[in-house]
Amino acid sequence: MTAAISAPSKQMDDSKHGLPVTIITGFLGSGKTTLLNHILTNQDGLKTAVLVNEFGEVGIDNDLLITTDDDTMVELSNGCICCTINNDLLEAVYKVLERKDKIDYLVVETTGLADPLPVALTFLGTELRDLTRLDSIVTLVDAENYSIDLFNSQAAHNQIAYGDIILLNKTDLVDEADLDLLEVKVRDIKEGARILRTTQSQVPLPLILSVGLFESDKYFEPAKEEHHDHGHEHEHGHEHEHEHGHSHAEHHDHANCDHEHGHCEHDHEHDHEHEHSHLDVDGFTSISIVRDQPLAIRKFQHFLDNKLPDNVFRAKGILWFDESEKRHIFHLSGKRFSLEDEEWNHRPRKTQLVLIGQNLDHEALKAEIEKCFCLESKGRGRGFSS
Ligand SMILES: Nc1nc2c(ncn2[C@@H]2O[C@H](COP(=O)(O)OP(=O)(O)OP(=O)(O)O)[C@@H](O)[C@H]2O)c(=O)[nH]1
Repeated sequence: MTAAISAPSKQMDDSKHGLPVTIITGFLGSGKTTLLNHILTNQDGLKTAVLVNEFGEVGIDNDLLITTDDDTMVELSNGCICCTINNDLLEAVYKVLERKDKIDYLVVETTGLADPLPVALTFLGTELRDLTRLDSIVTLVDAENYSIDLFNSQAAHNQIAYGDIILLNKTDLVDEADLDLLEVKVRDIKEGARILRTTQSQVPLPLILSVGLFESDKYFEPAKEEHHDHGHEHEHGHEHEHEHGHSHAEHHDHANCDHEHGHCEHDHEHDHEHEHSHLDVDGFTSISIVRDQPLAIRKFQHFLDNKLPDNVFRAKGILWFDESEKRHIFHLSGKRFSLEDEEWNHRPRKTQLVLIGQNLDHEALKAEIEKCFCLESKGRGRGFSS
């Protein structure tokens, strides 16, 4: 996954210089994909490429994105979020830059558990520095579920600390007084933040794109920068001191990373079969399930009502129910879940489910989900094709 990337500078077209980039970050379920869809549906006249960096091995987010324009490029990169420079992301950005048809804007969605800094450094600490222009980091905050203490997550803290624009999203679920309190907490982490309140991540795009807010000098010292040479990313010594004096060195303390080869051993874990993901970030792990088999709707309902432990903080899925002709989009965020339906169209039917939480009992949860599957009853609900 992290093979060395050849510097494609020779074949790089000059017109691709300075591709503007916005990074969308925010904790699990805060509304990043919703914002991405809002951008893709409303950014008229611009060809926008989208990169999605997901936690959990089953990439569901790219299936949940609305691409109105067939040419919109959606790439999934699963780079190890503990690495300083995300090589998968780097590779994906090069692919965007090398495209023949000109891309006007790049939006990168980080995983909900990622510290946005390595993503920013992928643009600022490599050759991409000359080829892209980091415009802004937009941070989504789930106004209903937000609690730094609850998450005990450095990433959640840094998402706010590095956010140029912070969207307090899901304002429909909380009252004004709570929003005011939340705003105070956010300002505690990020003094002078540009804070906007949103529902369904609906924000006027000129407020978040091409705003030129990112102050790279603040996080990245040009004097110490050398062009990124694979395998040496941890030697750059980026001394970004932000308001909270959190030293970048903390991000580098990763026993599992093989720094010499610019390669992280976490990668090997990703190669394992789909249902085993034990990649641990701030105590969060994920369980991913993919099956060419439907769920029995009542069994799944029973699972949600009775067997889903509180420590599952986030779940999302594209669900195939034996009893239904529809493709069901499932979201759980905090204690709230939603199930929407749409057409399968020509997509193959399958069930994809990702659960993310702290201290999950993987075996027990998988066993419970297993019980929800049933054999496809061919005739039911589909009509008979004589
Ligand atoms: N009530 C309400 N629900 C929202 C709002 N914004 C997003 N949601 C819902 O919250 C759930 C999570 O939204 P996503 O956009 O998938 O969140 P995300 O940040 O991409 O989630 P991860 O991929 O887990 O990091 C979905 O069911 C959304 O429909 C909002 O303003 N109000």
